[in-house]
Amino acid sequence: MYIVFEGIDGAGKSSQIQLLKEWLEENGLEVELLVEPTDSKVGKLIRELLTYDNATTEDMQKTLGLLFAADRMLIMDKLNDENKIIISDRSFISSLAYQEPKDWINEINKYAKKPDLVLLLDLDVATSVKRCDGEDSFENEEFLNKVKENYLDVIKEFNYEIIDANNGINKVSSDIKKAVASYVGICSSQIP
Ligand SMILES: Nc1ncnc2c1ncn2[C@@H]1O[C@H](COP(=O)(O)OP(=O)(O)OP(=O)(O)O)[C@@H](O)[C@H]1O
Ligand SMILES: Cc1cn([C@H]2C[C@H](O)[C@@H](COP(=O)(O)O)O2)c(=O)[nH]c1=O
Repeated sequence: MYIVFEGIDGAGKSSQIQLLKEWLEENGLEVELLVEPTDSKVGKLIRELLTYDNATTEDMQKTLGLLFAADRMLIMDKLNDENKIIISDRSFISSLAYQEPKDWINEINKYAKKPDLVLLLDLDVATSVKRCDGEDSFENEEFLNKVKENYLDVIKEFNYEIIDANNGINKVSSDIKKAVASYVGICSSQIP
């Protein structure tokens, strides 16, 4: 099973992925975590470009779109293990939300695996900006407002759950567990 966490910067993805992993393992399931961008050379180049002032310009966004697509091809083989639950911090759905145009993003990601379940952590943009350190050029209200809008549009094409990420960590975690339980064969009645 391939479960993907999506959301604007600072939505709480990495915190919640850790909590979900622990809970799934306590329930006897094997879990592997992935992160995009990866720690490959391509991923490291992406991380550097994201700090550039021109990261949101049209030309740089096209370059990033191609690099994100190339970087994710490097982890595709890890997604075929049916004995594990693969949880990924982002996927090509991030490219659909952050880069454009949509048709082109879909085309260059046509070999990217479609997730079995997408958890969209939906956070207010103002809170996101407060949580982020502003090191990356994407971490500004105007850009993230558009990304949030794109997410709510593109997510409908997938098997998805929207989680209110404005709540405290424990409430968000419990909402995520309830959303995931039926997919992984865990009874949800004991989740507080
Ligand atoms: N529900 C929450 N309430 C308050 N603070 C939170 C919550 N969830 C996460 N945080 C805090 O917000 C910050 C960002 O969280 P986290 O790194 O988990 O988000 P992320 O979506 O992985 O971020 P990024 O996209 O920037 O990698 C961290 O300091 C974390 O402790
Ligand atoms: C996979 C992917 C990511 N991005 C952006 C989204 C974030 O601003 C950064 C990744 O850093 P984070 O620690 O996960 O916040 O990259 C993107 O624009 N397009 C993508 O495909």
